Amino acid sequence: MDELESVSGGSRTARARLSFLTCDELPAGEVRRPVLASWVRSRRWNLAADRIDLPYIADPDLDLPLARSATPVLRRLHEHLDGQPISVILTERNGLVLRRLTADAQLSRHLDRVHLAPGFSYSERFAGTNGIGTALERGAPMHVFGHEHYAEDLEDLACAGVPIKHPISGKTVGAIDLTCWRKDAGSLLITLAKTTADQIRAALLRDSSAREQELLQEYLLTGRRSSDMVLAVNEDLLLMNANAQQNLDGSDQAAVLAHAADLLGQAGTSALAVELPSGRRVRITCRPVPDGGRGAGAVIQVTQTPGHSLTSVSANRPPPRAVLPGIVGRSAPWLATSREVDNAYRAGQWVVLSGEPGAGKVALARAAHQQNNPAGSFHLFDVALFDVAEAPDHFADDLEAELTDDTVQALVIRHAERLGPIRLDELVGALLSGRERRPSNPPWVALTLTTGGANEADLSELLTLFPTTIDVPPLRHHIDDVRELVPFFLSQLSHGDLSCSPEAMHQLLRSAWPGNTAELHQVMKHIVQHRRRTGVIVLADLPADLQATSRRRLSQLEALERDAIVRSLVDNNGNRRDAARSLGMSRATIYRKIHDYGIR
Ligand SMILES: Nc1ncnc2c1ncn2[C@@H]1O[C@H](COP(=O)(O)OP(=O)(O)OP(=O)(O)O)[C@@H](O)[C@H]1O
Repeated sequence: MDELESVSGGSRTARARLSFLTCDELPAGEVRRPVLASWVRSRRWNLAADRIDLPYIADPDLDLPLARSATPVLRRLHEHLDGQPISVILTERNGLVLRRLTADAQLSRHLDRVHLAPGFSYSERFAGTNGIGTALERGAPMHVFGHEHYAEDLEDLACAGVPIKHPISGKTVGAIDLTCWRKDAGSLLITLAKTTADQIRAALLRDSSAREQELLQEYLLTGRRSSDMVLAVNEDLLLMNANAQQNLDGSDQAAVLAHAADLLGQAGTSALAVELPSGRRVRITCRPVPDGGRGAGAVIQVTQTPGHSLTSVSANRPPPRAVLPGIVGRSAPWLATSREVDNAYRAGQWVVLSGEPGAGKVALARAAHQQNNPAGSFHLFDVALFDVAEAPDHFADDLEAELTDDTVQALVIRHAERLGPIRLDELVGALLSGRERRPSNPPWVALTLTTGGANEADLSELLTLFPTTIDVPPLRHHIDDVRELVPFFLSQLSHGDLSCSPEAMHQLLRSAWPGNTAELHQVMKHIVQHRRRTGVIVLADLPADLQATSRRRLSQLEALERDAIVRSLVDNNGNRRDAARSLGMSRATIYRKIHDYGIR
């Protein structure tokens, strides 16, 4: 596509958008790939394409370190723009607009009309393809011009968004966006947005270093005075001396941090005797480090106490912690899967993540990357973007470009089961040549396969390149995690005070969730969009089909058994006697279980 078309988001893009929305066609070659991928995501989230319809999320918190450090940078830029119709916008990492500076009254009124204003979220999940949300979703700078926007209401605008990463933790803390009229847009917009993001990062570093210095001083002093295990933490940092690194494994570290968080709720230095998950008995002393306003963090000292009584402390043992950031669920099967994915990432081992639709395959891969290489770049290559594409076809070129790009540290190839034989050959070729061309710095590659969605093509050659396959369990096999997923999704979606009543939760725990966690997410989203953003979700708020679920709730074990029976029946062409035999069950038992589980 030529530069002019890309910059204007013009008539060819408008036609491509229309055919995407009306005929379900993926106009590869007509539209830039990141835009097309974002359109597909926007459609998957059931967003309206004909209008922008955003909820007011919350009053922006301008006391956040990001807002405080960025404000002088934004003001300077605003002054330099000298009345030009360009709006300078700062958002939180979830797309919530914190500040908007616009000198031009007409542009300002238009932005109010499309809710691009403080308190509204321009996350892709609410607003569809746009400079802010799509940049945050991809973790990379993104300009979106004119008809490239998913929502028609945004077609007169052009925006260039850049995620802002914290200079110390490497985590994305927000985004900067420049928005102007589409007719005024040029490729310099993104350059200016990138420079502004760099200036905000420098300001964050300047402002945070004073706090970090305080914390570091206190940590070093404590380490010098004692031979204990010493840790220092704040929201961006975790420091640990060699003693702590050698003696506290992952779950002990998590337990120490959880106890320290509790202790920090008390004024001044406080201490607690506990038994850690490894069985080690210790005394944890937690000392807040002051630094003017918000505090610089806390220094934690962990002392071994062999003689300490166990009785008072066992009750304090914290529940197991999630293994990966942003991944919710502490049931044994889910933790085990999270650990496997994390280990494969650490070992640089290419993996296949296999499971039912929406089970969380990509989410696990993304979280493992986030945990081990937060500053590195993570790419998602969705095969679904190509399999119905007419022409021209960039599949092999695009894939090879991803695999040979030195800056890509992790690549997930999604929905590999949809590939036909020719595409499979191309994929194997691209993987082999990518590995050859980056021998010292190969990317971590994960392939997701949706069970039940396999085509006729033979995957065996492809699978020889992936030594490990990890089965991601369906949600009904770790159904207890619904208790945590529901509040997690509600806080993500509503940003308000929305909770779930015990009756509604009970009902959610009884569903079989054939669409897995993705389906649960959709249900929560539907509820949030159709009711007030505060209060309690009751039974009547649930979609009708969920209210009607009348079967009793199955335990994890029962869910596994039911699935094994279904699989065996399918393998034996519905013959109950053969199915019972291959499961080692009597015929009477299988008849009874088919009836009890309601298998048809
Ligand atoms: N344990 C979890 N904690 C938090 N969010 C989760 C978890 N599991 C899944 N999700 C969320 O659920 C949705 C679906 O997950 P994801 O896209 O990873 O599924 P998938 O198995 O890759 O789906 P598919 O194969 O159909 O493409 C995403 O929004 C993801 O962030």
